[in-house]
Amino acid sequence: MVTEDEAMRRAIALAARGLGTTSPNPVVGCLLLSADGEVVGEGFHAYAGGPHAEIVALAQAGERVRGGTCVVTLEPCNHTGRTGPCSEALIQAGLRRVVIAVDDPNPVASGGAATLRAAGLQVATGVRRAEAELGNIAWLTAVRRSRPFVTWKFAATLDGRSAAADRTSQWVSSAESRFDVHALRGTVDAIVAGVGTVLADDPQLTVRDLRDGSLAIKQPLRVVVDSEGRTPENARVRDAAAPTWIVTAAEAGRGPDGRVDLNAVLTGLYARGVRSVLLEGGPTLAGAFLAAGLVDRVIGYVAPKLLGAGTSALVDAGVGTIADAIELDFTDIAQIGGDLRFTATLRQKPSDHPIHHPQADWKAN
Ligand SMILES: NC(=O)C1=CN([C@@H]2O[C@H](COP(=O)(O)OP(=O)(O)OC[C@H]3O[C@@H](n4cnc5c(N)ncnc54)[C@H](OP(=O)(O)O)[C@@H]3O)[C@@H](O)[C@H]2O)C=CC1
Ligand SMILES: Nc1c(N[C@@H]2O[C@H](COP(=O)(O)O)[C@@H](O)[C@H]2O)[nH]c(=O)[nH]c1=O
Repeated sequence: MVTEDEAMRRAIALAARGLGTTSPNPVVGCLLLSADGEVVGEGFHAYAGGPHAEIVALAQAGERVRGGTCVVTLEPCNHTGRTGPCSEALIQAGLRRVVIAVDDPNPVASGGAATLRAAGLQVATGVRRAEAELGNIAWLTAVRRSRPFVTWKFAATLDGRSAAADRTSQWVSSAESRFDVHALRGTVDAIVAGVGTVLADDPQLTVRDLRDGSLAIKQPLRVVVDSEGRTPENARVRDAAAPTWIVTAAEAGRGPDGRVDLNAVLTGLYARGVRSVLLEGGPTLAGAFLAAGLVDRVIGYVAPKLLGAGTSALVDAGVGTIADAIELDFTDIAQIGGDLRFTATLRQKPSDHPIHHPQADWKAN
């Protein structure tokens, strides 16, 4: 016997297994309980085009779920995409009750709760909502803003330097932190860097096992923001390890400063199904993203080192006076090896009204 609350906690943990492979879909986890509260099925959405969490769980449960309860992290879909509507499948399976954490903000797929209620099922929403929202934060934010969720990641010394005076920067952070970065890369759809970082470091920007250098099966799209097309022909970002998009101003258009229009980059990525972006540099591009209000979350690896000179972690973020400082809230602080890792979210300014283009919303299913 498990309570619905415990079942939701497990469903949220299951959902997280899909992080990095479900875009443009959300991550979703589901538990099915029999009429007497036994777990008879569980599932998560593993990849876009694959079965939804509810369908995986229903296949496991079979007849045992009749009269039982479905506990699911996101409102069951109500539309036919690449797969049929989950709301109908739950009705057909003879469930009595459906417990949902988060309503589906996607106008194309929402309405599942209403369909279930109309068919006579009990529907409860909001169970562990905050926790489930956090688990799906990239997708939810992306759909609400019609652009990918952007995490700026950087490594810096205690005095906020990302490279030394001679421009060496390998490595600021510890080996443990770099392992952690590869795990983080594995959860996103695209990794973005500026041409400055490509010229300075010749990074590969792939997800690797750092013990032997082997590549993960699923690689995020690599994106180089490069106004004039200065990325060398033999740059490692152009190798065959992962797909790459070198975005020039000729292709994406120019922003007010004459460089690549960053809004256009994000809109282009959203149209390609990218919901989560890791911005990995460098300080100039990060400053431009922040100045344009295009960063949602910051993850910093702070190493117990001092340089006293060298490149600042952030250059020119459009702040001239303390009253205009970009404000964040820490959401997590952890020690990784000898480093400190902080996660912080940007505080919304009153002017940050999400622009919503319903026609840009789609769900591949
Ligand atoms: N420790 C860390 O976490 C990291 C450290 N680094 C270090 O940082 C240094 C490189 O820094 P930096 O040169 O700032 O590199 P960036 O990666 O920030 O690249 C900056 C370049 O991006 C291009 N760009 C295109 N569009 C835009 C736009 N809209 N806004 C801003 N820039 C745009 C510009 O070149 P153009 O006009 O030609 O397009 C610009 O010069 C290296 O020493 C590297 O080792 C880098 C990453 C992470
Ligand atoms: N120097 C530095 C980082 N630098 C970032 O990592 C990139 C190298 O990626 P790759 O070639 O795939 O290993 C580099 O260009 C920059 O974006 N990252 C860190 O976690 N810690 C560090 O100390």
